[in-house]
Amino acid sequence: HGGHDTEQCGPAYPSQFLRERHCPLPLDDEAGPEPNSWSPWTHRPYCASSSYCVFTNSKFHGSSDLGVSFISTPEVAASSLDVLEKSFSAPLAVTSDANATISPSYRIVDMPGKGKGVVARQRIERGSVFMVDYASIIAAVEFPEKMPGFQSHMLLDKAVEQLPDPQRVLSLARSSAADRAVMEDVMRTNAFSITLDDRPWMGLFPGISRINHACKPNAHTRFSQKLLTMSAVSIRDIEPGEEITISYAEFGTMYGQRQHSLLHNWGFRCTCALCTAPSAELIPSDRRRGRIGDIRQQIVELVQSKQFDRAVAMSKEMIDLVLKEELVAHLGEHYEVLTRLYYALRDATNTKKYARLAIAELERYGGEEVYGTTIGELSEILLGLAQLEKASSRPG
Ligand SMILES: C[S@@+](CC[C@H](N)C(=O)[O-])C[C@H]1O[C@@H](n2cnc3c(N)ncnc32)[C@H](O)[C@@H]1O
Repeated sequence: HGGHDTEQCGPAYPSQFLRERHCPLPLDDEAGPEPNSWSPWTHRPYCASSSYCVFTNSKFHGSSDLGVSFISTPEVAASSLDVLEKSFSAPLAVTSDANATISPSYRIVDMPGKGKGVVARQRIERGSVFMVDYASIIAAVEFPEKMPGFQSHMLLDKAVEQLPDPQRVLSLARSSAADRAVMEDVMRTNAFSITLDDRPWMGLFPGISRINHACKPNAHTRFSQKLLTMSAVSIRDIEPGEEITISYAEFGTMYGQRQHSLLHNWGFRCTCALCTAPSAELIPSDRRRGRIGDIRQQIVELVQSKQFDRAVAMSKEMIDLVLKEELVAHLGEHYEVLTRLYYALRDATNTKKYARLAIAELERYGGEEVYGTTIGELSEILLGLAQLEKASSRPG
C-alpha cells in the first residue's frame, strides 16, 4: 500500500536508517490515492522514521489563504481529531475592535534596532481584540528531541512547504547567532507555548509574531483552542503611531532578570522604554516588581495557614503594585483572589465588590474561553449572596 512507499511517506533519503521507516498511520491506513480520503488533511501525511509526521490542512476554514500544519505522532493527531475538525470548520474569527471593520488598526513596519514591528494606524481602545491570527504550524513540544536534527528539519520544512503561503513563515525573524537550520531558528524566535487538547505545543502565528517585546507592554495575547487563533488584546488605550508591544518575559521580573532571560532565550538586548528609563524611574519600578514576586509566594503561604486577614492586605498591595506597573493583563485573577479571601472571611459587601470587578476584568482580557469556569464560579457566589440577602430581609 502507498502509505509504506518511500516516495509517499517521507523523502527518499538514501540512508539505511531511514529506509527502515514505517508509517504507522491510523489516518493513512485507509488512504486511497484521492485526497478526500485523508480528510481533514489536504496532503498525504508525511512521516519521518521516528514516529512523528506532518499533517497539513491547507484549506483551513475553507479559505485558500489559511493553512495549518501539525507535527505530531499519528496517535496524538488521531486522538485530537475531534478538537481539530471542529476548529477547521468553525466560523472565521472576528476582531472586536470597532474601528477595524474596514481595515486593520495596525500596520507592520521596520523598527530601527528591532527588525520589523507593529504600529497602531488608529486609536485602539483598551480591551479591544485588534488582531486575530491563525496558527500556521503547531508542533508537539518534544518532537525535536525525539529524532536526529536532520529529521526534525525535514519535518519542519515539509510543514512549511505544504502551506498556501510558505514565504509568510520563511520570512519571519530569526534571532539565532548560530548557523541553525532556517525553520528551527524561525520556530525558536517566534513560536508561542500553547495548550491544545490538554497537551503542550509550540504554535507559530505569523502575524502576531511581528509584535515586539516591551517590559511595560500595551497589549497581551490569548490563544483559542476552539479556533486555533492567537489574538492580541490592548491592555490600555493605544494612540495612532504608537508601537504595539507584548511581554515575552515572565510576569513581574526585575531589570537584571529580564535582560538576562531575553538575551538568553530570545537573543536580544532589551531596549524598551522601561529598560532604558532613567534610574529615578527604573529603580522604583524594580522595587515594585520585586515586591510583586515576594507577595505572590507569601499569599499562597498565608492562605494555606488560613491567615486570611493578612492575605487580604497583601492581595490589596499586589493589586496596587500591578496597577502602578501597568501589568494589568491578569488583573482579573488578582481581583478573583481577593474575592475568595473576602468570601472566606464572610465579608459580603467586599465579596460582591471584588467579584464584580473580577468578572469585568476577566471578560475584558481573557473572555469566555479562557476564564469561563472562573466567571461562572464568581457569578454563583454573587447569586448565592443575593439569595441570602433576600432571605434575611424577608419579614418573619
Ligand atoms: C517574535 S520576533 C518579533 C518581530 C521581529 N522584530 C520581526 O522583525 O519579525 C522576536 C525578535 O524581535 C526582536 N525584538 C523583539 N522585541 C525587541 C526589543 N524590545 N528590543 C530589541 N529587539 C527586539 C528580537 O530580534 C527578537 O528575537
